Parts: sequence; C-alpha cells; structure tokens
Amino acid sequence: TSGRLPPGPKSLPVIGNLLVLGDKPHKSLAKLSRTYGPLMSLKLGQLNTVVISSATLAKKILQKHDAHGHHEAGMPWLPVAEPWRNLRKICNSYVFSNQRLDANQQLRLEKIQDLFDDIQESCRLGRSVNIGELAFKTTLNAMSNTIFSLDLTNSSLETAKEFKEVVRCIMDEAGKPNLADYFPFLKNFDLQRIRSMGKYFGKMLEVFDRKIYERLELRKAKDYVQANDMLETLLSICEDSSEEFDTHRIKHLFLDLFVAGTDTTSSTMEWAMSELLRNPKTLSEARQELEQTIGKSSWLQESDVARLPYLQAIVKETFRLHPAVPLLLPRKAGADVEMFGFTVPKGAQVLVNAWAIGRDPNMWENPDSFMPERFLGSDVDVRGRHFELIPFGAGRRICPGLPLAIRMLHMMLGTLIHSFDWRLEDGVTPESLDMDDRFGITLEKAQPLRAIPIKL
Ligand code: HEM
Repeated sequence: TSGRLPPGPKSLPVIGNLLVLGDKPHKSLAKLSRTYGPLMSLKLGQLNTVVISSATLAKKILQKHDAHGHHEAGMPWLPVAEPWRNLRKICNSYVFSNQRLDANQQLRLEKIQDLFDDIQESCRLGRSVNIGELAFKTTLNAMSNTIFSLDLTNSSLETAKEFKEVVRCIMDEAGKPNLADYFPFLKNFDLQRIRSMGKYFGKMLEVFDRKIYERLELRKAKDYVQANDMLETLLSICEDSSEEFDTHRIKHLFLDLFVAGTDTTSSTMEWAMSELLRNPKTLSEARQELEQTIGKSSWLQESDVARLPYLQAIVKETFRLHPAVPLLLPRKAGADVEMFGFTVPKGAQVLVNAWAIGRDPNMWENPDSFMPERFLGSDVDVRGRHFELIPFGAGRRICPGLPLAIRMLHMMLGTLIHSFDWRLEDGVTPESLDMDDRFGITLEKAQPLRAIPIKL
C-alpha cells in the first residue's frame, strides 16, 4: 500500500485540526470537503479522522453487503456497538417490528390525543406553544408506552421460545445476567423464571419499573430536554438503588433507547414545523391533503400515512435539510483500507457527513431550499437504500428506532397540521424566523420554535 492519506488540511502538532471544527462541525467539515473532496482526512487531536461527504462514498462505507451479494463488503469496519448486536436483535424483532408497532399503535394514539388536548388548551387561552417541548413530551410518552408495552403473553409459543433464546444468549455471552436485566418489558415474560435468575435481576426490574415510570411520566418534559439531565436521573436511580449496578451499561441502553429516540424525533418535528411556518403554501397544501384523505373531523391514524404522499415528502425534506444526527455514529477502521488510491489507516475514525450529503449540489437541485415536491413521484426514502438521504444511517448500524420515529413524526406533524392553523408570534415573520442550528447530541434549533395555534 502507498500509505497515502486522503487529502486534507495541514494539521498542527498535538491538537491537529481540532480548531477547524468550531461549534458547527457538520458545516465546517462540509465547507472543508469543498476544498479537499468527499474523502478527506484530518487529525482531531491525535486521532486520524476520515470524513465522507458524498453519497457514493457513503454507500461504499455503510453498506454491509456489496452489489453482487457476497457475504461481506470486505471492509473491516469495527462495529462500535458489537456487544449490542443482541439488543438490536431484540429491537428489530420485538420492539420495533411493524407487526408489534401495528399492535400497539393505540397506545401511541393516546399520547397524540394528549398532544391535541395540550394544544387545544393553548388555543383557548390564545397562547403560543413551544413546539419542540410538546413534541418531546409526546415522543417520550409514546415511546415509553411502546417499549414498556411489550407483552409476550399473547404471542405465539414460537415467538416466546425464540425470545427466551435471545435472552439466554445475551446472558451467556456476558457470563452473568446483565443486559437483559435492564429491560423492564421483561416483566411480562415468564417473570418467575427471570426473577429466579438472581437477586440482582429481580431487584433491578422492580426498581426500574417503579422509578422509571414515576419519573418519566410525572416529571415535566422540559426537565428532560437536556440529555445529561436524563442521564443524571437514570444514574441516580441506579446509584441510590444498588452498589452493584453496572451504570455504564445502563447509561448506554437508556442513552440509546430514550435520549437517542426522544431528542432526535422531537427536534425533527420542530424543524418540520419551522419549515412549514416559513412556507405557508406548503403548510396549506399539506392540510388540504389531510382533509381530502381522512376528512375534516376524524383522527389521523398511523395506517393513513401511506395515503399521504405530500406529508411524507415534507418529512423527507425535513430529514434532508436537518438530519438530527448530522455526522452519524463514528466508525473505526479495523485495518488499513484502500480507497480510490488512498489509505484509511487502521484505527482511524470515520465520519459520514449526512448533513453535507443531503445538501450536495451534485445530487440535489436547489439544495438549500425546502421543496417537498422534489420527492413526489420519486422512490427515494430514508430507509438506508438511497445514500443521498441517510438521516438514519445505513447498513447494519442503521437506526433501529427508525420505524417508530417515522410513525411518530407523521402522526405528530399530521395532527398539528390537520387540527390547527398556526401563526408565528408577534414580530416574527416567515422570512425572519430564526433557523440557526446548534450542534449537540442532536442537531437542534438554536432558538426554540414558538407558534400560536388557531382553531380551524
Ligand atoms: C428522527 C428520529 C431519529 C433519527 C434521525 C435517528 C438517527 C440515528 C442515526 C443516524 C443513528 C446512527 C446510525 C449510523 O451511524 O449508521 C442512530 C442510531 C441509533 N438510534 Fe436512532 N434516530 C432516530 C430515532 C430513534 C428512536 C425513536 C430510537 C429508539 C426508540 C432510536 C434508537 C437508536 C439506537 C439504539 C441507535 C444505536 C444503534 C447502534 O449503535 O447500533 N433512534 N439513530
């Protein structure tokens, strides 16, 4: 191998290119890639980092299987979350499968109705609402309902057996009960047997059941707006409950399933509404579609979404411009990888700039404009098959919460549009609405969106 690194800016000793990142790394990296190309290398501190900024290269890196159906693409990327394979398996087959989500959609609809009631109340009082906060509360509640509702008592024997197998497999792997300990939804599954697996396990289930419910349901959504706050809460539950809890794993699990799911979904909602308020014509077209498709007075159901192409296009367009996780999750090269004559060295961190890819002028016409129409009659979706639009990543690390997030977004946004008209606060016009973003755990709006609901 030539050992030649992909092109990139000159780096300083010790800190490397850390300074070029600034507080909006997705933007600084996109800008740098216009100079150095879609395969670019930097040094973040001592860490070799390769940044991918085109759909073509993202496809190469993220796809597990190559086009010819060979088993592996042959790229030795170390999955960062290897121990989570089993968690993912559970997620995919039991928590977020379409069958399960269809079965418990009523539980989410209840939370959508709460959302409606909250807005209705503000309507009556003529007050503005904080869209992100409302979306946050709704997502969090709908998500806990979804995740904790998992009840295998009604499932076929086969499913139950399979599930048991997965649980056993997880426990064998770690040599002691651990991962499975933290799933409150296991309470519905052969509880006696699980309890008998250890004091540790049983105690965990009890504590989590009681405390998580108390805290998630009763505290105000804004208390959780900071991911760290959520984390502190969870850690404090663990700390004052037992000396033995493996806080590291708990941290991961809940970060993954709650913080990852809640902040991302609610901030996407906030972006979508912001774009609609900036584009009143789009908003009214979306409302027309809803009225024509489901009528003026009925509730939007998850099953209606398939018949609402314009609403779907709005959600896609929001994902394109405002991917909640703009750099996806970092990958690591497990060995030297040759690419287009360059070497991505072993151990290098690989970032995929989904934000830059969504705005790549080579892929998108008028890349910076909000134009949902571009998706009408196109089969491009966000499920990891079209690499110009990968807000959920792609390949085997693709976001496991995608099916839930998609349902929640269409339901929340659809309900907001279908049931109310919206006005910006005094002094704010569609043109002057602040669309600045802030890079953090998720890419969120720097200025929270407030809007005034009006009864239709
Ligand atoms: C708009 C909503 C969401 C967006 C944009 C989003 C985006 C992402 C992205 C980009 C990744 C990394 C994928 C990669 O690097 O290839 C990810 C991972 C993950 N997401 Fe989501 N997500 C969303 C909602 C959710 C929800 C609702 C949940 C759970 C209820 C969830 C749970 C997770 C988990 C557990 C991972 C880690 C997977 C792993 O490490 O293998 N996400 N998400």
